[in-house]
Order: sequence, then structure tokens, then C-alpha cells
Amino acid sequence: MNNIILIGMPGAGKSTVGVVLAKVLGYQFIDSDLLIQEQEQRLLKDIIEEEGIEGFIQIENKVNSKINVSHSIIATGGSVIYGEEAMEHLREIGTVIYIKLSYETLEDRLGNIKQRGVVLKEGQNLLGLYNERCPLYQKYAHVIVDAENMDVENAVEEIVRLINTKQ
Ligand SMILES: Nc1ncnc2c1ncn2[C@@H]1O[C@H](COP(=O)(O)OP(=O)(O)O)[C@@H](O)[C@H]1O
Ligand SMILES: O=C(O)C1=C[C@@H](OP(=O)(O)O)[C@@H](O)[C@H](O)C1
Ligand SMILES: [Mg+2]
Repeated sequence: MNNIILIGMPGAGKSTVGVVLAKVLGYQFIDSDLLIQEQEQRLLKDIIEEEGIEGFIQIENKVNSKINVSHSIIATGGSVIYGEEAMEHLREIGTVIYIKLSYETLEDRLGNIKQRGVVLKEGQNLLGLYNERCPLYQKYAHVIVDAENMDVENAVEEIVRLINTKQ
């Protein structure tokens, strides 16, 4: 269905890069986080607080599994890769692009992840989360974009270049 799905760690730039990419390609833009909030009529932070991280992951999996669009850029939330059904669906409806950054860059960019409402297990820190998730982002990606040292415009250009190379 010709969609482009962005995955990666929180702070990787999925939402920021995604909206610019949509403009450049003339696609629609969808942010899974906003879809979840709309369908649940609750803020992400309230869902995480009220349902716990397992409950949030289930809701995120359900919402992403039902996305039915075409010619859209879909910026997912960083924890989407815990939902197997969602990832299989997203891989079927488009090209999954992993925006990859080093741990050091993410740490600089993120500040306090606890305030950001990231799905963190008890006692887990950003490095633990990074090491746990990187293999999953890699597993589900059709294309990996190394966005280290790239500003938003450079990242958009690189994604467009990789998509064109792939076709
Ligand atoms: N390529 C980039 N270079 C520097 N900062 C960026 C870049 N992309 C995004 N940012 C900044 O990083 C933060 C997180 O970006 P965001 O798009 O919300 O990431 P995500 O949706 O992947 O969690 C924002 O403050 C954003 O302005
Ligand atoms: O990685 C995570 O655990 C999360 C990332 C958030 O989205 P972004 O990746 O857009 O920040 C959001 O889905 C939720 O707060 C959980
Ligand atoms: Mg986002």
C-alpha cells in the first residue's frame, strides 16, 4: 500500500522527520502516538500510568495493527516493536525504515526519559532500553538509515535517496 513507516528509539526524530518527509513526498502524515490518544481519549502518559507498560503495549499493538491507509508516512512510537502483530501488519502495508542513532546522541537529545513517558521496565535505564531494542528495530526494518550527525533536512534527503535506490 505504498506507505513509509518510521521506527526507532524515542528521540530518533520519527515524528519530526516524518512530517517533513510527508511534505517532500506529497504523502499524508500519521503519528501513531496521536492515533492512540484519539482512540483511547486519554493522553499517552495517562494510559501508561493507568494500564501499566504491558497494558500500554497491548493498546499500541492493537491500534497499529488496524492502521489502514495508503501513501502515508507513519511515525510510530518507540515501543511499537514490542507488538508482533503490529509490526507484521506495518511491514505488509509499506516500507519500514529504522532511524538509527548512537546511544550517546540519543542520551544528549532525550534529557529525562522518565518525564517523556517512555516504556521503561522497573530498574531499566536508557542504555538497557537501547541494547534491548536495537536488535528488534533491526529485525523489523526493511531499510536502516544511519542518521548520526544529520539534521532534519539531511535525514529527510537520506530517506528519500534510500527509498529511490530500493525501487
Ligand atoms: N535530525 C535531528 N537533529 C537534531 N534534533 C532532532 C532531529 N530530529 C529530531 N530532533 C529533535 O529531537 C527531539 C525528538 O524528536 P521526535 O521527532 O519527537 O522523535 P521521536 O518521534 O522519534 O521520539 C525533538 O526535540 C526534535 O526537535
Ligand atoms: O519508546 C517508547 O517507549 C515510547 C515512545 C513514545 O513515542 P516516540 O518514540 O515518538 O517518542 C510513545 O509512544 C510512548 O510514550 C512510549
Ligand atoms: Mg514521536
